Amino acid sequence: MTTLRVQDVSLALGGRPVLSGVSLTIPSGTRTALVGASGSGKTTLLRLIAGFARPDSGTIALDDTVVSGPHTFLAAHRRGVGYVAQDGALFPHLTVEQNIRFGLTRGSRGSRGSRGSGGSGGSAGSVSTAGSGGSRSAQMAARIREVADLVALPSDLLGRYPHEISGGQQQRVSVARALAPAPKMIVLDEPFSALDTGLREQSRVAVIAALEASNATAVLVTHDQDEALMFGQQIGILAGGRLEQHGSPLSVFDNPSTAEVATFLGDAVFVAGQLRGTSAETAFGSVSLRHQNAGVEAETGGSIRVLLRPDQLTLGQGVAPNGRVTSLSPRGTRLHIEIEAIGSADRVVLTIAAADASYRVGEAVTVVIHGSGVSY
Ligand SMILES: Nc1ncnc2c1ncn2[C@@H]1O[C@H](COP(=O)(O)OP(=O)(O)OP(=O)(O)O)[C@@H](O)[C@H]1O
Repeated sequence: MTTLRVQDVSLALGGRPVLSGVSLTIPSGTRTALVGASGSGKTTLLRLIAGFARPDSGTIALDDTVVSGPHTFLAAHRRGVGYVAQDGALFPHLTVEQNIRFGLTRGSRGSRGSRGSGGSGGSAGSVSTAGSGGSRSAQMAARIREVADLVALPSDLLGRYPHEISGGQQQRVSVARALAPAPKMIVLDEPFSALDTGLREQSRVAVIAALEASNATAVLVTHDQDEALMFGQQIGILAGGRLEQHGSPLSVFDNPSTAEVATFLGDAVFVAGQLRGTSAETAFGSVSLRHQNAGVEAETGGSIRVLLRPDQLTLGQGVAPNGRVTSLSPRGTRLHIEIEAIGSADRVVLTIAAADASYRVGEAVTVVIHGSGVSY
């Protein structure tokens, strides 16, 4: 277990800033999900943490050891950070067992005493170097079975080659290989991106369980908002090389600091409004504001935008209409209904069960807002 501290890290590549002033602390033994648009710097940040690249400025520390700093740079193989690449990066000519064994022989030196902590400066991973070659080999075989179990990889797959197992199993082998030397920290770059929904869910659950069992501090990069919210005990959102926000999934989801962060973590509906103290008047009624973002503290009467989530909007009946249906678009079992406010150009899109829908374009309807919003 290790606490990661990234402090004011910046890096330019090809003359362009890729990361700017990123600071992030990841407590020991916890999982953080990093999300952000393509090109926002997620992979680059993982590479800096793993030691594959060096920041131009700032420091990265594992516990009290600075691994990247103005005068320090600890090479990747000496950091004890496991790395799971986006494509798994298994060796095609090695069996599953040999791939995992590679993690043990070339991986980081483990810090957990139960399996020994390796020889000083050696490359034997966390497997004890004491005793005969035979016992070392037996220890390795036991550790390989142990990590295969951790990621729910059946032992009969150990003798197969990567092309003889499924994509999800390959991803788990890649995670097992990274976990084998009991790294203090593990970084995973979209490890489930190639998988279809069912396999993805299974693999996520197996990998989370494996990380919990091994107590590793973990950072996962993902494009998938559900995955981020499920995996991360902390979530960080990168935008244009800056860490826009980080915190618990609930706090970031409920109080996103920018409209971009709001849309990254789920479907968002923005409604125009006028500020009235701690509420907003909108074309669809009054909404209380649970959070008002700094910089948009418009005076009472000032114009703001209010973030709502789609499930906060329903269509009411028997109340004065406040909108008119402008379009209907089927989405399988759901229906998206676009509604323009009466008396303003504000539009919202609601999602309802297609089976319940009897609406027509042009029809007057009443939009009801439930719960509170966030102002921008
Ligand atoms: N070696 C390099 N030289 C120049 N620019 C680079 C280099 N590596 C990355 N970049 C640029 O840095 C930016 C961040 O890249 P990075 O791969 O970290 O983004 P990302 O958020 O992981 O994107 P994606 O989600 O598409 O994987 C991109 O604009 C990329 O083109």
